[in-house]
Amino acid sequence: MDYSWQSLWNKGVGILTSVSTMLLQKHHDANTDRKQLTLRAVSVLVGSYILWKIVLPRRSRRRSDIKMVSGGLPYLGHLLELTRDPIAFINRCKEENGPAFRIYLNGQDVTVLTGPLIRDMLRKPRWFSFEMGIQSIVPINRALKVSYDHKFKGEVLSSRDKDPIIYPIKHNFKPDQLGVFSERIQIAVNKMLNERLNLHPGEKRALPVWDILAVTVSQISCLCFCGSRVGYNQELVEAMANFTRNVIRTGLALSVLPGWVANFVIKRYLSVESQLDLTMDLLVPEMEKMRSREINQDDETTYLAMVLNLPKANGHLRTPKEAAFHFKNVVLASIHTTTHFTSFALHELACRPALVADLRTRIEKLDEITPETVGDIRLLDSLLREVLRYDVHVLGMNHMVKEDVALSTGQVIPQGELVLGAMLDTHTDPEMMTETVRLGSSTSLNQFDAYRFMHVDNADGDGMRSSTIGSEFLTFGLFAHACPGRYFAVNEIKYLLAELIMRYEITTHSGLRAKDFLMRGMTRFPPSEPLVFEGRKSTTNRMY
Ligand code: HEM
Repeated sequence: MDYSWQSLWNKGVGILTSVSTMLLQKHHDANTDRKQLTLRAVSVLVGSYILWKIVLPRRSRRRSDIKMVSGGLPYLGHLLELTRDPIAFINRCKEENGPAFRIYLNGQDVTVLTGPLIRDMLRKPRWFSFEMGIQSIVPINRALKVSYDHKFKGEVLSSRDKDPIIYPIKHNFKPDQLGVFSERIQIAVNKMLNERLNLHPGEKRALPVWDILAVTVSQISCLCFCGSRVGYNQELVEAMANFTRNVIRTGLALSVLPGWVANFVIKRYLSVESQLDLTMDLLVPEMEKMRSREINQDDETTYLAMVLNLPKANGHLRTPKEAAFHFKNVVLASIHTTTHFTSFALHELACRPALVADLRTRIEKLDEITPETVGDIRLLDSLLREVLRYDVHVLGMNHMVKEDVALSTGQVIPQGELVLGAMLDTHTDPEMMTETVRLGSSTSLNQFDAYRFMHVDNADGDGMRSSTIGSEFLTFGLFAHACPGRYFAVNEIKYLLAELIMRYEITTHSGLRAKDFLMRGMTRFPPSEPLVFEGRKSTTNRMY
């Protein structure tokens, strides 16, 4: 899942821009006074409605034991203080109100939990729903419904059903099962880099890294989840690279526009119908052939085969159409998140030439570069764990309280409250990160140290790998809701980084770490500043 859907401000501006562009175009096209007048009236109404939705303060009327933090401005609330220095602000809140407090952001009250209380929340899925938290910020399910219900509704799962998204990933993507994807990951990465970033030695190109990474991660996902018969389809790869962003845009429109306008705007301009059509057109025939045994499912391990063969609670198998429709959820869970952290990793590397040189020396010692061999490079794993620790959202893990819930502090949070976890604070607080501090890095937790997890001694080394979840490492979630795809994620990210390190010199224009984009003081995005790629002499360019 992605946690980047939180800015009311950006929400408003983005949607206002799309809608006003559309209405202006219509104004321009309207050829009678009457049409012009009607359109002006519609523009005023829609504009007023959006402003009302964005600006009208929505103070919670629910009674909560958790105290509101002092200070803040009208409407903006604590936003400026949070944005200015998130760590100092969270510390002030903790000093004033203890480990749980409420803040006011852009017209909305939210409860923030810190330290062990985040663990409390994640341990209690009966009371805290991640799904409802996300949907309350961006109604993704509604966005999918408005886009596609008229064509296909998808199945309604019963509480006794094994989850067709989580179950197959959880049971088939464990560390010792990932070998079946190794060749496809290599092919995908090399294909995309050869085709899209083929630089001669010394040739330079500056580019924002998101697009090339998203399409490469998407190529990996399409090949591994759907198989080689459809996974090379470039229309599918491009569509899935951008799918999460498009669904978020649609969801944001739904959350700020009045129902009828949203439906109209989405159907005409923001629908993800064509992307869903594409997946169904490609995947359903493939799965029909799997079902009729025209294709031997044993030839290649795919998510498609896993979901097709997973029986429902009533013992029946899903139809190919039902099964194919779940693929979009795996895409939503995997491609954006993986791209997000790979981008951060590249930005951390781009301003640290000595670290890159050290990694390159270790990679050059390998007989061949594969996900398995680079997976064993301790420094690469330490770097990735540090990226996932340090480049984390300031506030994230949005959960909605399903029914009144008591924290271990005795405070009760009322039903319907949106709760956020202070992720960055936890990952940088020496009192929370005792095991990590014990590793002995001389670099404080507030700074980035790619070598931090190199100091783990072998006996409990596995306890601090980039895929090992725990109270000191929350990025992949915890307990029942821990990310089932995390082993696959770190596997593909490390291989992709190794290839990039060997093929290119990657630097920033200034030599310094580019600045992240912090949305609403809470959500961190990798910098949009382009990185400079320069082709290297001894590359591992292999043609496929
Ligand atoms: C760096 C990359 C990734 C990060 C940081 C990440 C993080 C997370 C987190 C925090 C959750 C838990 C959400 C909750 O509380 O329920 C989650 C769920 C999930 N992740 Fe990941 N994930 C990543 C990559 C992947 C990949 C590559 C896959 C697939 C192979 C994947 C599959 C899933 C699935 C299926 C779920 C459950 C989603 C649902 O409830 O519908 N993730 N992920």
